[in-house]
Amino acid sequence: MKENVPVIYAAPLQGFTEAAWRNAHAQCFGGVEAYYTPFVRLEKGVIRNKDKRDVSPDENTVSRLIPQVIASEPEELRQLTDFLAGVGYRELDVNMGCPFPLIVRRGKGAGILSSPEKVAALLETMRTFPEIRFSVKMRLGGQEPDEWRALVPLLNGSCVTQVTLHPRIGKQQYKGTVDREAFRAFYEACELPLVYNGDLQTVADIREVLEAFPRLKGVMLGRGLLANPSLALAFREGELSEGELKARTAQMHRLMYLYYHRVIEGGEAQLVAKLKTCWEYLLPELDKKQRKAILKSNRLDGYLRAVEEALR
Ligand SMILES: Cc1cc2nc3c(=O)[nH]c(=O)nc-3n(C[C@H](O)[C@H](O)[C@H](O)COP(=O)(O)O)c2cc1C
Repeated sequence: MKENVPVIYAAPLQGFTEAAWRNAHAQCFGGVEAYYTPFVRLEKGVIRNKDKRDVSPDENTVSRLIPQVIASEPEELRQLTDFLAGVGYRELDVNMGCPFPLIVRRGKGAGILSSPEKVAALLETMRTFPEIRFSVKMRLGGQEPDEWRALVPLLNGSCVTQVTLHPRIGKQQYKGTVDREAFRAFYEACELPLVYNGDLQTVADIREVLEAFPRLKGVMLGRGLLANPSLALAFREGELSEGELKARTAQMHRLMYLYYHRVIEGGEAQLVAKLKTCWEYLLPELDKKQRKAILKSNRLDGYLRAVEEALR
């Protein structure tokens, strides 16, 4: 990709942007430079098999996949990096923004932002893996909107190659508005390539933020891309017609169905429940009756018929 063309990234969302979604999205829509995995973490000292499968090169077909990890201590980061480097990754993202209380209480995600010394220790650990390009995805703070001020000098002096900032604080979770003024202050202080993330729903939103912050490396799309899978492509090549959007969404859904059909072991009910989760965000403009028919079907044949009807 050419220099100074803004880059679009697909954000990590636990439970949504798993391999099934990423592979199908890249195949049916694309327009995205790289996909981030939802964070991989240690649970009782080990990585869950489910997370191992989600990052396994055998399960992923997108051309650039950046696994994300979450850690509060150097040893955790080392263990996660060793594993991911071992399966072949050379780019990793470190989560410093997750607002879930369970994570924050353990000093991880947004919970690390109030402890510059812990962030510094993770940044030092990254230096011990010179073969890996690390990026950081963060919020302004955990509890206070100015926690970032103590962290920017550390980031500027670190080996981190890119920062993505979601300008909310952890305490807000996803409520309230993004703080564009604070984003500007961060943008001015940060000397690393910077990516904006938060509440971009339309091509006009993307253009507006890129115009307001011309030195941005790019933007990262989360819920906006789940709602309209053509958003990144539309930014690059123009909007799809409604018919084309539905046809490609139907194809994408089919690929996700085939993926989950292969990997889900809990039978039909679990398969339907998993597929239904995508409708939490997907195509919010869809006819209400059609969405209801999708969400109320508990059997696979009924569910697939309702989806086919809605995307016809
Ligand atoms: C259900 C859900 C799961 C998420 N999981 C992750 C995650 O694993 N790692 C991460 O860095 N951010 C995660 N996020 C945050 C998103 O990546 C993104 O920063 C946030 O949704 C704001 O961007 P958006 O407005 O474009 O969605 C999650 C968000 C949601 C709603």
